[in-house]
Amino acid sequence: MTMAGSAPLLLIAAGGTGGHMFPAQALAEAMIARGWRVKLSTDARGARYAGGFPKEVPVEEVSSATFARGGLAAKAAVPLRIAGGVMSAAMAMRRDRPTVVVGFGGYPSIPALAAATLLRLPRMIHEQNGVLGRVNQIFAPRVNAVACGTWPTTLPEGVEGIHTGNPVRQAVLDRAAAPYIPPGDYPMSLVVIGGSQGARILSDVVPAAVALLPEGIRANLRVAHQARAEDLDRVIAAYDAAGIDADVQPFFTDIPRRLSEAQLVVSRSGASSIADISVIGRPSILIPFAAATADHQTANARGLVQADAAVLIPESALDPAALAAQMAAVLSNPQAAGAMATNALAQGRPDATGHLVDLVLRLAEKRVTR
Ligand SMILES: CC(=O)N[C@H]1[C@@H](OP(=O)(O)OP(=O)(O)OC[C@H]2O[C@@H](n3ccc(=O)[nH]c3=O)[C@H](O)[C@@H]2O)O[C@H](CO)[C@@H](O)[C@@H]1O
Repeated sequence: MTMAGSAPLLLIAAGGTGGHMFPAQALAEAMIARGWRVKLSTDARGARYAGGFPKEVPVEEVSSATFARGGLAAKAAVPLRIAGGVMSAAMAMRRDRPTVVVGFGGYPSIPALAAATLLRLPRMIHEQNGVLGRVNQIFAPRVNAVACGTWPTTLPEGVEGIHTGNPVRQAVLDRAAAPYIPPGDYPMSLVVIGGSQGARILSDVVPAAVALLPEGIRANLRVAHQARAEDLDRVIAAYDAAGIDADVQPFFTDIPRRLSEAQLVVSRSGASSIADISVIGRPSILIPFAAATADHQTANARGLVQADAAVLIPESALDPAALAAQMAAVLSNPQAAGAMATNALAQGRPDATGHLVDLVLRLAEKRVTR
């Protein structure tokens, strides 16, 4: 037997968007560093997102499909495509038996998780959002552990979750628990983030809300606002008209630094944004994307809101006056803002990757028996 052959094998089942792939990559890197072999099981579409994985990770392409896309003929072929994927995943597992299988959601993760279930291999899933995605929903009762990126996560009856957190970038970790400077009579920073695509509704409402703030706050305020490229001009014009010093860009590459320097954050509640805000520990006003599947952004915000670290404004209640009132409440009360920052930090899981590694090792040693 070769050295490589004797090393334990982690099979990662993931696919689709960066949201599923990023935590999978973080775990792959950590397990390779521990001397494990890692393989990625995904479909042709998922394979296109595999570029960020360490080069030592081979991709096992299996066929999979979703009912959520395509015409009638494509939908009719879904069961057959998945069955084919399960067969080839099971055959690959017989050739090289994984020590542990971890699914990160997305339909390309179905074949490997189904095959691991049939072969009774130690297996777990990781869910990034506060509501299980469709595939994780199916497998949650059939795996040995359910790792949750967001806390609390709504789980099926009888299923217990383990709060591992969502892995965050090194630049975020470098700012973890950076001291918070509460609002006061000096330059203050408001950071506005709309997620990886930006958010039109924030472009419409935030500049108008800032314009309504009491003069004492407004005069000290600097704004960094991430807006969609097509909205840049009018957002800049709106801040200009209100006499506000604003830096408006389609994407800030230095958001960890900006978050650490912020007195207040106004944000969508995508899973990674919530993880970043928690790990760095800042007060926030969260406006969940109302059209997100199963309203998962509201679920993502729940932990911070329940911990008194954030205020939630649903899109249906969002207008400049409502937002201005909430911003003023935080920015005029250093003590409350400081408590929110501390409470946010308590929700953070800076060592999310370490928690995931630990779960994999426990599964490998069969210390998780569910
Ligand atoms: C619209 C939508 O359906 N979004 C989903 C998408 O999130 P989406 O990718 O939009 O948002 P996330 O919050 O998960 O990630 C955004 C990341 O980009 C960073 N950032 C943002 C702005 C910026 O200027 N610079 C920057 O670096 C944030 O700090 C964060 O780390 O996948 C997530 C994970 O499944 C879901 O929770 C979200 O609901």
